[in-house]
Amino acid sequence: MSKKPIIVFEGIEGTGKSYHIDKIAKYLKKKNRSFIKIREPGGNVNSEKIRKLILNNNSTFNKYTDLLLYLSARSENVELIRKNVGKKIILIDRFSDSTIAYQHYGMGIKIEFIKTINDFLIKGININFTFLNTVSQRNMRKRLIERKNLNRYDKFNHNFYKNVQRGFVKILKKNPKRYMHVNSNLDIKHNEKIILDKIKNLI
Ligand SMILES: Nc1ncnc2c1ncn2[C@@H]1O[C@H](COP(=O)(O)OP(=O)(O)OP(=O)(O)O)[C@@H](O)[C@H]1O
Ligand SMILES: Cc1cn([C@H]2C[C@H](O)[C@@H](COP(=O)(O)O)O2)c(=O)[nH]c1=O
Repeated sequence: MSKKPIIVFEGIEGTGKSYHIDKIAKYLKKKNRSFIKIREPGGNVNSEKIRKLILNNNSTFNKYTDLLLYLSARSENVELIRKNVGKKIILIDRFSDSTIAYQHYGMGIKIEFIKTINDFLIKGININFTFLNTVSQRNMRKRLIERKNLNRYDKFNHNFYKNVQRGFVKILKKNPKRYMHVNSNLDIKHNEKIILDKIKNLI
């Protein structure tokens, strides 16, 4: 019987999460497999409103407000996820690991505080597999420069992204079987193939 896992794509800016998730979505469509695709923050009307607020270049929220807004955006997604668990494949562009990586490892908010609220919100939702995409600072900068618009979270300093990416790797190391480390400094087509091979295995 085919499986319908929840699959998350994580990583700092410009690691190719959106690129790879779109490729997988195209593959699933071609194969007539039912799936939903969500991005965080965002993914539905209310959550997209919150996304605009957080990432707007004129916003000046403090780190706790940001955390609570990211969690609010997630809160607006959990119902949709719960409704589809086991019925459709669920692809998510960023989820809880991003909150731990950015708000704890990047911004220094206590991990227990984040986990208390997050675990309450996502109770019963288990991520089956995560692709963690990493990138060198040089390639990340090169890819960001090519973008027409940069948002508020695309503009942190070198150290911030270094800490966030290290944080992601620490999270992976706690549970390595549930993750695949994708080195996005390597050829994009090579990575596309290894991700697709793993997806075929997961579904
Ligand atoms: N080896 C590579 N792996 C991934 N992306 C690459 C690679 N080489 C070039 N790119 C380009 O880098 C860009 C990555 O952008 P993409 O939006 O997919 O990243 P992202 O991780 O979703 O970023 P963000 O979190 O900032 O939204 C794409 O335009 C992609 O074509
Ligand atoms: C879910 C989540 C996201 N973030 C950050 C990560 C990125 O900088 C932006 C989202 O932009 P993208 O273009 O969709 O990658 O938000 C965060 O700090 N905390 C979170 O929980």
